[in-house]
Amino acid sequence: MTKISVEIQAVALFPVVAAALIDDAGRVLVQQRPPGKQMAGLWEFPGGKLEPGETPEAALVRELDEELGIVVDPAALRPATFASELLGDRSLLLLLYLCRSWSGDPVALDAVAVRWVTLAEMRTLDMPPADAPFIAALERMI
Ligand SMILES: Nc1nc2c([nH]c(=O)n2[C@H]2C[C@H](O)[C@@H](COP(=O)(O)OP(=O)(O)OP(=O)(O)O)O2)c(=O)[nH]1
Repeated sequence: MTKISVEIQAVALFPVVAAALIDDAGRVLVQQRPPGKQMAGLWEFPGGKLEPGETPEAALVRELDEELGIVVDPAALRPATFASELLGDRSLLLLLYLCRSWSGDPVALDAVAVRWVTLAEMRTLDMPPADAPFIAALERMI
């Protein structure tokens, strides 16, 4: 009988929530990560880390307010897909939500810039590796 041994490496789970804000033309908002941060210059979906005790939806509502100055009803957040990626000794679990309604005009409060892009345009942007499968998923959902 063949014995299979599996090495289990301890990692810290690192949950992050992000939103694909979709406008009436079907474009999606992306923002550019600021200098000095990990993955500086890359385009990403707005969002961020969960704070202790927060639900994913509450964290995303807070991040969208802090980063873009918009108000989102948690009921407007639709779970879309997720990505799982090892970042050093951390296990990034990136949860993507769709959001089609909010109050206010998104502005770059934290990022270098924000842009509304078609999914074809998104394919040409430099994005974090974990985000790559999100574009195909959005093509099926938008
Ligand atoms: N917001 C967001 N983060 C992403 C995406 N793709 C991706 O790999 N990430 C990663 C980058 C970061 O490691 C993490 C998000 O954390 P964050 O933006 O709150 O944290 P940070 O380290 O940039 O900033 P800080 O809060 O420590 O100041 O998730 C994405 O599309 N949107």
